[in-house]
This record gives sequence, C-alpha cells and structure tokens, in this order.
Amino acid sequence: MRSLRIFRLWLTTSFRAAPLPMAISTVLVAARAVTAPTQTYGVSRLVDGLAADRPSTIGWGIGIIVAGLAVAFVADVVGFPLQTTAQERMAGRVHADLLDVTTGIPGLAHHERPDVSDRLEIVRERAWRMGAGSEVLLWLFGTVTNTVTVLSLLGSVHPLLLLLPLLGTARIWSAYLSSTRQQKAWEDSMPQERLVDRLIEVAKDPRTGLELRVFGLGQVLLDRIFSLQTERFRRRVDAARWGGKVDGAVRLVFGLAYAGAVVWVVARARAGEQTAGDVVLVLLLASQVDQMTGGIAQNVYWVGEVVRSFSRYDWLREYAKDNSWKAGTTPAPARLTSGIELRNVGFAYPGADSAVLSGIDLRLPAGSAIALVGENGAGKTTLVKLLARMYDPTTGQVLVDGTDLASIAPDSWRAQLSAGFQDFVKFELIVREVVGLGDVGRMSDEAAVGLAVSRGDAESVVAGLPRGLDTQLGKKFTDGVELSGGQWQRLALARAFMRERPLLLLLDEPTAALDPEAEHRLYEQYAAAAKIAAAETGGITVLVSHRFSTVRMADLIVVMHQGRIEEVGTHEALLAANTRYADLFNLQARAYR
Ligand SMILES: Nc1ncnc2c1ncn2[C@@H]1O[C@H](COP(=O)(O)OP(=O)(O)OP(=O)(O)O)[C@@H](O)[C@H]1O
Repeated sequence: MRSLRIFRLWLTTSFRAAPLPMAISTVLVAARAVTAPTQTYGVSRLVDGLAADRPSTIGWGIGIIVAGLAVAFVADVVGFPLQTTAQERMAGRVHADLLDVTTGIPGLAHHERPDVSDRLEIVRERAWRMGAGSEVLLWLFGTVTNTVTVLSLLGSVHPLLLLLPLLGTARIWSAYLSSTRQQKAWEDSMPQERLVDRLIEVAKDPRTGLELRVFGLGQVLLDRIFSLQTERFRRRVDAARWGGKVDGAVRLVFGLAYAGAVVWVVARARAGEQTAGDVVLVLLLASQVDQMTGGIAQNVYWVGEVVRSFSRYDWLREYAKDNSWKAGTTPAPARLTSGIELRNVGFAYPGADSAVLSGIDLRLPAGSAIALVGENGAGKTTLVKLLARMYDPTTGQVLVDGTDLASIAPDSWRAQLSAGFQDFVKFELIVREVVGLGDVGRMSDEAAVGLAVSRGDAESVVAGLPRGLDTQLGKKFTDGVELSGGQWQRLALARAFMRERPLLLLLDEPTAALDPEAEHRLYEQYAAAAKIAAAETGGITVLVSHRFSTVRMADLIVVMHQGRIEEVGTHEALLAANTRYADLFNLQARAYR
C-alpha cells in the first residue's frame, strides 16, 4: 500500500513538473525500446528470406530494419532535450515542494528530533538527484517495454529460452542487494558525517579559533575528524566490495547459461527443428538480454535511490501534514485585554522521557512586564518557547485572552510577537537589513529602522561603522566589518524592537553580552516606552535575565526551579518573603558591593 503511494508520488511529481515533455518522452521511449528487438526480428526475417530465396520475406526484413533505424534516430534526436527539460523541472519542483513542506511545519520539533532532521538532511542533499526521478521513470518504462518485446520474440522461437531472461533476474536481484547494503552503510554513517561537517566548521570558523588555540585543541580536532572519516569510509568500502563479489558470481552463471542456450539452438537448427533465422534471432536477442539485465543491474541502484528518496519525501510530507497545526485558524487578537494564562502546563521535549516543565499555573496580566528567573536549566527558555508557540504544551493550555493558543493560527500569533535571544542570529547582511529583518514589511522604512536602533541602544555601534546603516557586516565580505559580541547583541536587540507594538515581547537574556550598567540603562529606557505602548495594546514583555538589577524593574517576578514555579510576586514582596529569590538577590548584591 505504502509502496503504491510512493510510486504514485514519484509518477505524479514527474508529470506535474513537466507534463508535455514527459508525455512526448513516454511515447518516444516506448518506440525506442521496441526498435532493437524488432530490428533483430527483421534481421532473422532477412536471413530466412535469403536462405529460402523468398523476395517478399527479404523485403519485409529490410523494411523492418530501416523503419527501426528511422524511429531510433527520431526518438534520440527529439527525446534527449525533452528528457533534460523534464529532469531540470523535476529537480526544481522537488526543491520547491521540500521548502513548502519544511516551512509549513510551524514548530521547532523537526529541528530537534534526530530522526526528522536526518531525513530532512538526506532529502535536501539529494533533491537534485531526485530530479533524475523523471529520467529513471522513463528508463523503467522503456525497460519494461523492451523486456516484454524480447520475451515475446524469444518465446516464439522456443518457450525454454524464456529461462535466459529469468536467470537475468538473479543479476538484478544481486544488484538490488548490493545497492541496499551500500545505502545502509551510507545511512549508518550519516551521524559521523554530520559530526565531521560540524567539526570542520568549528575548525574553520575564525570565531572559534581563539578558544581552539588557547586550549591547544587543533590537533585533537584533527585526530577526531580523521578517525571519524576512516570509520565512515570503512563502512562504505566494505559494502562496495561485498557487492562486487556477489555480482561477479552471478554474472559467471549467466554467461555459462547464455553459451549453453546458443549451443542448444544451433544443434536444433542442424537437426532441422529451427531455421537459420531463429539461430540469428537467439544469438542477437541473447546478447540483448545480457545488455538489458546489465543495464537494469546498473540502474537498480538509481531506481532504489529514487524510491528511497521518494519514500523519505513521502514520510516528510506525512509528518508535515500531522504537524501542520492546521487546526489553529483563529486569528490572533489585535490587543490584549485580560492577558495570557498558563493553566497546568507541562512539557517534555520530543523524544525526551522526562518533563522539563510541570504544573505551571501562571497569569501574565495585559500590559505588564514579567521577569523569569531561576538557575540554569530551570525551564525559563522552554517557557518562552511555549509562549512563542514553537511547541505545544504536552499537558495543559496556554490561553490568550481566554482563547487556547493552540487554536490560534501560528503565523498570525507570530506576527504579533517580537523577540530577542541570547543565541541571536548574526545575519551577515547590511546593517539596515540586520535590524529591519525584525519587521520585514518595514525594512526599508528609514525612520522605523532609526527608531529601533535607538531603542536597542545601538546608535553608538552604527555611528562607529564606516558606512553607517549601509555597512556590510561579516568577515566573509571584502568590505565587511566584524563586530564585537556586545555590538552584535545591540543590533539583535534593535531588531527585536523593530515591531513597535507587539502583543508579546520575549527577551531571553538578549543583553547577556552587555555590561550590567548598559543593560540597566537600556531596560530603564525600554520600560518607559513599553508602558506607553502597553497602555494602548495591552502588550506583555517577558524578560529572562540572571541580573537582578534588571529583574527588579519588572511588575511581576516569576522564580522557577526544576521546571516548576516556586514563587511569584513583586521584587519587594519576594524580598520580604525572604525565600529563594531573596537569597539569590542578596548573593548577587553582595558580589557587587
Ligand atoms: N531542545 C531540547 N531538547 C531536549 N531537552 C532540552 C532542549 N532544550 C532544553 N532542554 C532541557 O530542558 C531543561 C530546561 O532548559 P531551558 O533552556 O528551558 O532552561 P533555562 O532555565 O532557560 O536555562 P538557562 O538559564 O541555562 O538558559 C534543561 O534540562 C535542558 O537540558
């Protein structure tokens, strides 16, 4: 059932990508596939005609041979460019579909589940090869047509001769086994391949160069890459050797059978049971069977490759369908009136056994600024991801003004968010784009970008650049400028401030690279502007920080511990309660004294 679906997907993708070239090619391929055996039949007619001196049979023989030549010529000349077109269009189509499928999955789970990311990686890497799917499909059709024609002709001489193509299938089978083994070796070495790529990236990246040198890690890294590469090659070479041995043995058996068949037909002809034309037919057809099975054996790898690629592709499409969160179609509200509420929220990362968050009950009132604090791994970032709906909670609900976030269309919700993260992306683009990306629709709005730069306290960064907002960032470009960690971070913050009135602004340690004073100044300035905006839209700010001088400015502080909420309150109330928050605050305050 599934294999039928995969074949249908392969067929429909090929024909949808290039309907006309594929339709014409199919006809041409069929015509081409019957020419060689039919011409062989023509030769046998000619020989029989000459032997019996029958002009009409001679005429037939010559007519078939010439017609075959003409068909082969037209099919080759017209077919080649058409097949190339079909192949190119197919590759483009698969790439476009793939983008559609992956961007259609709204959450992050597919990046974090190794089984999904592996398949995604393989399909992405092989999308161009899948383009050959249309060619392989035509080849397959041609081969089937050719086989049927050859079988009918051989059977017409003597049914026993059908054993010859049957033996040929052993060769196809051995090629299939060997290709599956090679594919398995390839897939088994995928994790090593990814690790090697990652290590090479680390080794090449100038930003990691400093630590590598300080800790003398260069050689360690090289040794690790080398041993992983050796292991990866060993698996693949072993599989290729095994395939070579099996194929050699099967070919030997086929060669002996071929020789036996020729001897047998010649003996029958001498006994007057077959004609001379029959001997010629078998001689020529048997070599065609050899070529045909050899061709199939060689192409079996490609057929397998295409089938496997389409099977992964099919799996991804199904996965995307199951994870598309299509149920959520309600548009996000334009403003918040009561706020966001987490009700008994629990969450476990995909594939993980234990929950990272449990029993979270929390109200984020409209218009408020909330700070999340807690030790490393307490679950702060995870909570932020649930609010951004990168994941759905495993248990419980997130309610936005009473509406379940799961029923809100993810794109519509994201359009109302803005965010700044500690692990922000260093987009190596022109500065105005680096900032403007925070609100793509207003990227070319000079005033909006300028305002975001000032809100992100990045004016001094821009002023120090040779071409201000038009400066290219990144060392990879000849005129590109590299920034310090703190400077990059200010631009990332400016990007987070591009959307002026988000309903939810998520700031997950976006100022960790700034000094505490700069961070304090920035938030003071931000808080004043946020209050005005919040009064209009009810927008909520959620801030994750380890710096209590910043945290204390929040309206409400949420203290998290091991995936649960331990305390909630204002700075003063929590200090007065003299529990974990007070301990942490006093510890940090002492360090600064
Ligand atoms: N993608 C993931 N897959 C599986 N587990 C994860 C993933 N991301 C985080 N975790 C685990 O979830 C727990 C909470 O992590 P989270 O990043 O939410 O903590 P945090 O409070 O933000 O920590 P920090 O202060 O260090 O940033 C940790 O135990 C972490 O190992």
